[in-house]
Amino acid sequence: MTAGIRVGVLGARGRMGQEVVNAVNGADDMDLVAALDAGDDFAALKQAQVVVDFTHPEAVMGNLEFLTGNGIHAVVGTTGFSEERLEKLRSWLAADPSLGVLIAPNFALGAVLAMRFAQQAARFYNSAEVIELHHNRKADAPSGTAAHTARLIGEARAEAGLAPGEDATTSEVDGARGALVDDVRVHSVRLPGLVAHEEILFGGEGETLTIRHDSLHRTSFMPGVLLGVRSVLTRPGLTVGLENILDL
Ligand SMILES: NC(=O)c1ccc[n+]([C@@H]2O[C@H](COP(=O)([O-])OP(=O)(O)OC[C@H]3O[C@@H](n4cnc5c(N)ncnc54)[C@H](O)[C@@H]3O)[C@@H](O)[C@H]2O)c1
Ligand SMILES: O=C(O)C1=N[C@H](C(=O)O)CCC1
Repeated sequence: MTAGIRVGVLGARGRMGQEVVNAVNGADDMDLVAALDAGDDFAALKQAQVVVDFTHPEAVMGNLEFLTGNGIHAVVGTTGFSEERLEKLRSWLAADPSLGVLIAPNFALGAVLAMRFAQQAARFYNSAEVIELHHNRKADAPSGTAAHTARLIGEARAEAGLAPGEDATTSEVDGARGALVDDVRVHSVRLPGLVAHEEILFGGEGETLTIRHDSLHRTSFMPGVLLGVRSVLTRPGLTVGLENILDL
């Protein structure tokens, strides 16, 4: 019998971490070697080839410093990555050119497709807004997915030479028009009962286009996470976004 990929999980007692532990245990080609949470001794992670991190934006950089410093590949779902953080991570990875880290703001296939569709649509519409809706236990706003979507729309607009559409708002209650991410308005809703949802709205001459994705259960993220674990071993360096692995 061939040995499976040795996988560790960080954030194993959290909402996502518990799903990842189940998914890894159910995968024929993987062996769970560590399932750790805050306060646990990280020594057991050294047995892992790949560690999956679903923790907290304030914890993830410390975790990645440990993993890259110990030659362990990482698949990261935790959100809160700025360009500055990515640069720091690249500098850690430069010390070991064989090591791979995959960061994906969203591992659900439909969410990745929705972002790609939005990127394709963006060059045809000056006006776009993003609404993301999540459960009320979420720490960060806007969601990593919405920030990534806005960035993609901003880049597509810039490539097409489009300016952001007109907005006549001159009087505004603070926050009523959402946050500006790369010149795209992003609105965050937090409600119990929700999991993870996003709408990308485009407006043009006499028409609108709405792209919507709903994660109804956290199992929706697991095929993407397992694909990430299998792929990261042969993808040295930093990869941001599952779209790069799905070859979209
Ligand atoms: N990329 C995706 O597809 C995706 C999907 C869902 C959630 N997320 C992100 O994943 C993260 C976790 O979400 P969640 O809903 O599971 O949160 P959660 O609060 O349910 O779980 C986080 C867990 O991490 C633990 N933790 C905190 N610091 C730690 C550390 N230093 N080491 C080990 N464990 C630590 C906490 O104790 C907790 O058990 C968030 O950033 C969220 O936005 C991403
Ligand atoms: O539940 C969360 O928290 C989620 N976070 C990610 C984000 O911020 O985009 C992905 C969806 C679920």
